[in-house]
Amino acid sequence: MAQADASPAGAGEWLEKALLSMCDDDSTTGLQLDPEVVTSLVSYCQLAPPSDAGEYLSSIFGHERSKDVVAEYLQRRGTSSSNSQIDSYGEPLQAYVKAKTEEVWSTCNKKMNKASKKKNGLLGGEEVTSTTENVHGQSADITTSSLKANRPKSRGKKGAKGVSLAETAEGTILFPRGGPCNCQARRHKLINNCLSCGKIVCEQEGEGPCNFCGTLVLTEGSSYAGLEGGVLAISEAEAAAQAFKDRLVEYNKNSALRTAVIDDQSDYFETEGNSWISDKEKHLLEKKREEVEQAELERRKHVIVTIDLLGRKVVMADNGSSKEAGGGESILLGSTPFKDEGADKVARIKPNPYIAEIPCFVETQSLNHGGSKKQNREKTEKLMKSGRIQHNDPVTEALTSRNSRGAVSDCVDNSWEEQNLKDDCAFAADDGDGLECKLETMPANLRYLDGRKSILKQPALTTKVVNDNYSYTAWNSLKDSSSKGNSPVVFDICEPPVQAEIGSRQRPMNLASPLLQKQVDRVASLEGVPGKMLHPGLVLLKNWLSMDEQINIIKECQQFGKGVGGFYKPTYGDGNAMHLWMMCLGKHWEPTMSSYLDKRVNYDNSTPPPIPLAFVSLVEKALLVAQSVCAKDSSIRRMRSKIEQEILPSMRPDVCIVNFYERSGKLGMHQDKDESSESLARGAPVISFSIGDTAEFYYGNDRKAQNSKHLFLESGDVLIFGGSARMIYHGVESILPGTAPSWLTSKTNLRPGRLNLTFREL
Ligand SMILES: O=C(O)CCC(=O)C(=O)O
Ligand SMILES: [Fe+2]
Repeated sequence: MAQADASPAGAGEWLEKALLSMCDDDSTTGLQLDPEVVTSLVSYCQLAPPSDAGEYLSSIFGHERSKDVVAEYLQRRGTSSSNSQIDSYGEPLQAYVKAKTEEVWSTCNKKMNKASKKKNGLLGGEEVTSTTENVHGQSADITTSSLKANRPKSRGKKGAKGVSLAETAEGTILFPRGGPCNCQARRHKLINNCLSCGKIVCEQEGEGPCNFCGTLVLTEGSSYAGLEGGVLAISEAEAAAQAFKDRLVEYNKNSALRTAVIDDQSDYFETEGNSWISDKEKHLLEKKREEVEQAELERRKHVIVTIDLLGRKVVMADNGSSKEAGGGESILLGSTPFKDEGADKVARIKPNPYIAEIPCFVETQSLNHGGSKKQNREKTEKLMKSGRIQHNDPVTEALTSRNSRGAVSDCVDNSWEEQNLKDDCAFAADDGDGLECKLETMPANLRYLDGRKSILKQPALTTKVVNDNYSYTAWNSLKDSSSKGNSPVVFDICEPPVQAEIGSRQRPMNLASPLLQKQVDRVASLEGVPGKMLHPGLVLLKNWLSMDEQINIIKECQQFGKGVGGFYKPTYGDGNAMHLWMMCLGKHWEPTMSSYLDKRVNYDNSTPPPIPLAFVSLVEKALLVAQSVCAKDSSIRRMRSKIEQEILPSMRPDVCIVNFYERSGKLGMHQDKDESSESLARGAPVISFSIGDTAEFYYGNDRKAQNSKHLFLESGDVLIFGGSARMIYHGVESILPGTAPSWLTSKTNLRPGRLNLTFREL
């Protein structure tokens, strides 16, 4: 047994024949296996370990029926069913000889025919190499020779290809198609999924009915069973849809091509990565680029920017374009550029729109620049062009225009100032051509200011005479050439309030505020009392100034304030500005030196206007009342023996300092001690008038705020401190906005704020 061909290949052949012969006999096996299937089974068995092959065969054909075949087969494989387990591991990989499908078919068919015809002969006296019992117990002896005779011719053919197991595992080998395969298209290529049961059909199984459910499984675009060519007639709509789909699919396929970006950068503009230029060219281009960059850098470094705060203008000029020529780019801040005016005008500075009276010309040096007439004129013209000269009124415009001599005299009011102007201007005597000559005829708007020349637009000098006792008009007609000081900024205390201020003025007072409540209480306590001595020598006359007096004082101060020696913002010696507007009448109080002078040397060298007589008489009256209050005051009855003069001496004012506190105005704790030592020693009182918004006034024996007493000075109040109270420390902590009487503001247009006049004897 098994001597004939015990090689593994021989075992396969034997097995195939044995199985075919088993299948031949339908009645015994009950199996009608296709020869191709048998071939596949054999192939599998040959590839599998002997034990697996044995089990496989037993499970297909039944143990009883196949045990002989299995035993024989295993023996031929060089193992027995008992040790097949061990052998299965020790067995080396077997070479497999692939059978040609067609040949297998034909050979099997022939063999089957032959087998059926010569069945008995097979079992005859030829050399029997193996005996198997079929499933039904019938023995089927298969001789080696008969097997050899039935062996397909191809097997012996030269050139039969040896296939390794590895190749088999990769699925590169296809067994005859149609047989079942469960590789799930992992070993063989995918045909498709069965649309009915979902089985994954591989190439091994091929197109056709699904091996599981019988539904037709086809590849895409299959021509299986003559389906190609469209057996089914499709409607026009379907054809159109199909065409549309194809078009879309095609469109999608080539969209990348259609949207391709042609990048010129690398071809034309890039130097480094440009593949079209040589290294030498690259080097040259790089050098050129650096040069251009360097030049641009240099150009940017030389930008001239002129920031003109007064004119609210920033002028930028590139290197090379001169400022005087106005060649730069100009940015006007908050004002409209003179777009359609001449080049000269474009270069000019727009006047500050926020100041009441706009200076037309401000020059920090004498216009006589120390050179020839021509040089001076050229320099002046440069100033004009660069905007140092403001052109916002016809007078100055005429002055600064070369041929406007006549126009000047036409539009200027020949006031007292004309003559003085001629006297004072260093260049006024120059009757040459150009500016100098014109300035000669320019009367009203030119001032000589402490070494500076200034042309100012003057407020109208027509003062409405409110009361003959008041003296601005008199002062106006009396002023002489010695008092030609002037302020470049004019502050009008009676300017119409801006809308926001009107609103706040009408705002009702917040009586819940503790400060105001205190004020209300205090006013109530003083009701009906004309005056009260708060301290020996310190008297408050409540609401003492009449309405007319307050109105007239305001109007008078307004006129003085706008005129020569009018309101200005003083600065202390340390450079800090005071939080108020100030002007002095009679004498100038100089804040840096803390002394009284004849001229406002710290500002515009102006001579202070005199104290109006009406003011003086009001001061005298108030003092008398205050003295009587002191005498009557019960708290000092014990001092009755002293004459009133000792409590509150008389005084005749030499100076009136007029302060205007805007909303944020205040004045620190101080003593009024710049008056003469005699005056101070005598206790000559300071008399203070309050008009407009209420002030929170504080006073005490020292500077310390915590020791000070507070007092609310309302419009019309007069405070007198003299005698032993002359040197009290005092100050204004705050202004209570919107507290001025409405009748006062409506009659005078007084700005929000407080007007205060302090009269002193020097
Ligand atoms: O404004 C006031 O009430 C005080 C003014 C004052 O103290 C001063 O001018 O010296
Ligand atoms: Fe004071």
